[in-house]
Amino acid sequence: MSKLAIEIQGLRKTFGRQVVLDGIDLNVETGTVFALLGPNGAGKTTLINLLTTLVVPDAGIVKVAGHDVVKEKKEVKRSISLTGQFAAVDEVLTAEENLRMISRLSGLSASESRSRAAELLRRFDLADSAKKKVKTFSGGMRRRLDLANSLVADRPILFLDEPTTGLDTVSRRTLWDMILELKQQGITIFLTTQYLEEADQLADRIAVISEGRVVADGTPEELKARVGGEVLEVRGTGDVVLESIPIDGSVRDVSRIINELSARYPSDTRIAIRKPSMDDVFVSLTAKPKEEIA
Ligand SMILES: Nc1ncnc2c1ncn2[C@@H]1O[C@H](COP(=O)(O)OP(=O)(O)OP(=O)(O)O)[C@@H](O)[C@H]1O
Repeated sequence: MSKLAIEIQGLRKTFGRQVVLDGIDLNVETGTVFALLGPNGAGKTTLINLLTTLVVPDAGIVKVAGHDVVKEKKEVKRSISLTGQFAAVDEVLTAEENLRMISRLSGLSASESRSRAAELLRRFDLADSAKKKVKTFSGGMRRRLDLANSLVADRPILFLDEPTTGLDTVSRRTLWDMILELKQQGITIFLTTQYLEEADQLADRIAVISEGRVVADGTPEELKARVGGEVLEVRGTGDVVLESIPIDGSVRDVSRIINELSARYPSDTRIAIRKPSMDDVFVSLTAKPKEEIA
């Protein structure tokens, strides 16, 4: 595959009078993890639907694995797999039956399907639950099975629409490890997420979309650098942040600020110095309250 797994130029999509994507330009390099962030309704799922040929663009050039999503739909479909927002597994079947069914549907023989299912169950830590019906599974197990299902066919590009929404912290971290393992195998991963930490932990590059446009595109570090340097926080009871003061990181600057603070706060007041977080990036770029996206 060429250096770019995904190329998007001047992409526009409207639904009726609503302009959802208003001139999107993005590139995703082969073998990397790319995270798309944006507030609710920003058009993240629409962009995934366009890239996976489920929706047709109004204007612009969109290429996936070097193929045009409009003119070479079949070739695009052969290069991708998609895990949507809602687990697409059959509840009344066991984990193994689900995987074998998908394997058969994707053209593998009965014995190939059996060994593919066994391999995927092992890889996604589901071997002990292989014979259990999916309706008895936890949310994390379902997501892992869903991810396994989308890997039945060996495809170089994987789309994940909010892969960990609703999962607890442990299941989320397990899934992150699995996503990073897929990247190590050379798979390009394009994911959308509402969790800023997820993008920060997983992605080589992040794009933030807001009101139909890309408002930032870069590595997590580049995006954090855009919102400024370190801040000194003054913390009160219950770790509540009382003040956030930008600093330049020098002894001179920090000691001046601490002198000022010691005149205003009791001497046991806690302070902390922290780097900007993805939360700071998101809030500064989209100007929407954080509660809306978390
Ligand atoms: N098929 C459709 N017909 C009409 N409007 C649509 C259609 N699909 C999406 N929209 C509208 O496009 C906008 C973007 O929706 P989309 O689902 O892409 O956003 P999102 O960023 O994925 O949001 P969320 O984070 O809530 O999943 C929304 O206002 C939605 O109502």
